[in-house]
Amino acid sequence: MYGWDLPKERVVLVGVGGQRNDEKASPNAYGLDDSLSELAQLAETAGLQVVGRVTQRLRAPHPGTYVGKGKLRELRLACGLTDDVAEEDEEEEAHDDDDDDFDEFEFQWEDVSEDEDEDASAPPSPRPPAPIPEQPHPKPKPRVVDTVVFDDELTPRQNRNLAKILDDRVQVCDRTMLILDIFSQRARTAEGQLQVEMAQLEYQLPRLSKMWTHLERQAGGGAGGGGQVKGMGEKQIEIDKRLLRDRIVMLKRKLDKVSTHRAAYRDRRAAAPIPVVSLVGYTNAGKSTVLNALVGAGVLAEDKLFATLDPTTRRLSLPNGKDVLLTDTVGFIQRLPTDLIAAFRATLEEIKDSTLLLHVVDISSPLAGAQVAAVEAVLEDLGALDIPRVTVWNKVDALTGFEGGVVLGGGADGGADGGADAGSETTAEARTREVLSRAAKCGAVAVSAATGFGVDALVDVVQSELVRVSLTRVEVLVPYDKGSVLGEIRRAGVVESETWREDGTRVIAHVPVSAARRLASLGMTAVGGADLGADSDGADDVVATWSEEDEAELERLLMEEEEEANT
Ligand SMILES: Nc1nc2c(ncn2[C@@H]2O[C@H](COP(=O)(O)OP(=O)(O)OP(=O)(O)O)[C@@H](O)[C@H]2O)c(=O)[nH]1
Ligand SMILES: [Mg+2]
Repeated sequence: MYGWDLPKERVVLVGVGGQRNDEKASPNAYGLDDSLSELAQLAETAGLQVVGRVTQRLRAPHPGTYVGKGKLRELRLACGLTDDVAEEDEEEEAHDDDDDDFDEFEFQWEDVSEDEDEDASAPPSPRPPAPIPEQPHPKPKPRVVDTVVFDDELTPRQNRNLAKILDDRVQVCDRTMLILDIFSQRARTAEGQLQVEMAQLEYQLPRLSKMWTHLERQAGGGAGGGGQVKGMGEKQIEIDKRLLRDRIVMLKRKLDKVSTHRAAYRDRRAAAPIPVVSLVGYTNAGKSTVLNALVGAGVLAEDKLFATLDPTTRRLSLPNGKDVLLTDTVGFIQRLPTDLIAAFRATLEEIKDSTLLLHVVDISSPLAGAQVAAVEAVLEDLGALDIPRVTVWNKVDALTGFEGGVVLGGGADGGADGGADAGSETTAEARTREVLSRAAKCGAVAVSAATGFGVDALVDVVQSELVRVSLTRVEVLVPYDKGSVLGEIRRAGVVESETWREDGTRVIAHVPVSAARRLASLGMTAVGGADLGADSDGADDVVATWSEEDEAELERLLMEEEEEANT
């Protein structure tokens, strides 16, 4: 363990956006303040200390410098750099109308609680104190700032300009770099580490080359003897780019190997037909906590973004005695860096092979709607939107007035109130009822993974969903005097064709295995189709039997994979 007592890097956050939270077009979108708060959470997760925020209302980030000119001055002040923005940057085009784009300057020091003597022992700032800023800008106190973090992925050009504007003394970082940094701190398996490094290199490559191009142009632009410097610059770009590319090729090769192995494992797993249920959702929604509540596993759950990076699989036994594999996955976030999705594609592919997805939503978050939309966007990107999905409203205990959730409906304790009617319900009961009915309307299951509320109901839903999605194709002959059976087939399944014959209706349909069994037990003649299992146990044999040998095989495979990953 290192670094826990080192001073934290101090950062200022910068965000732009068209709308503030209070005037958002839709409650299902991240406003400027929401997004910056999330960025602050990301910064804290990465181990940084947020000391200030700068926001600007702009329809879109300034193409050259992310924020406008006036705001840059403010930012330099905030960083304790002198007021004057050096000389006009050659790449900053004339944007005379810049300052008309925004109507509001805002800088805000974070309320950082720190003891006095920490301040006293802090090294003296190497930077000159900030001059008194001109009005109407606020007057920030000079303060040491190590890094400025921008709330979007900066283009190579913005990156370069901003580094210059901050005198190359205060570091420039952006949302993507921050997420990549968290991922690299958290990746545990060899595969995860390879994937993150790959994403980081892909991110650096265009920026590196552009940076050198910039130097090269500078050198070449000078009158006279620039030639030699230019030549060196060119050579350096080539070397650096080649090194990066070589490393990327090497990483790709390694990742391909891992993914071939994974595919082989998946194939073998598919051969043992045990359904895979994957937990997906926004980061910090409570996926790992739900997994723990379902299987009692000690999976790390933390109030941190991206606590889980490497997929964890556990076995869950359903009430009907069948098992499923439950997989916890990396959380999603709005504007997930594309390089990262690409690098993690192999891991995310697992989601695509699931029989069922449990989409865990932190329903206590005011941003639940926006987070659901963000998750659905990633699922669409992965081609996983058509996998059957159960929406799980988690953290219902954290809804105001919920008070831990009173379990309703059990008639057994109904008498305790002495025949209480709905009118004399407690607030908590009313709240529970309201949450449950809202969830039901949205086709969601309300749970609190923290208190265990609703977890049994969730298990039941998982079981019945698996039954529902495990349709089997049957061809049966329904005698005319058993018309109700026809109705039942239509209700429970999907009818492919119906033909009327002398002896009854010939139906080809896809029905749940349990319904197929019932048809067989009713003495309906099965014409081909799935094996309706004359075996006597009669249970809904949704999941093929999972034997001891299968178990041992899986364990062996998992271990093999882990060992491979560690070499
Ligand atoms: N109040 C409350 N808090 C919860 C509940 N479930 C999870 N949490 C908390 O929410 C935080 C995040 O939980 P995790 O299970 O780590 O969330 P996750 O979705 O796995 O997060 P990542 O792995 O970071 O994507 C933790 O501090 C949990 O204790 C719940 O039902 N109620
Ligand atoms: Mg997790």
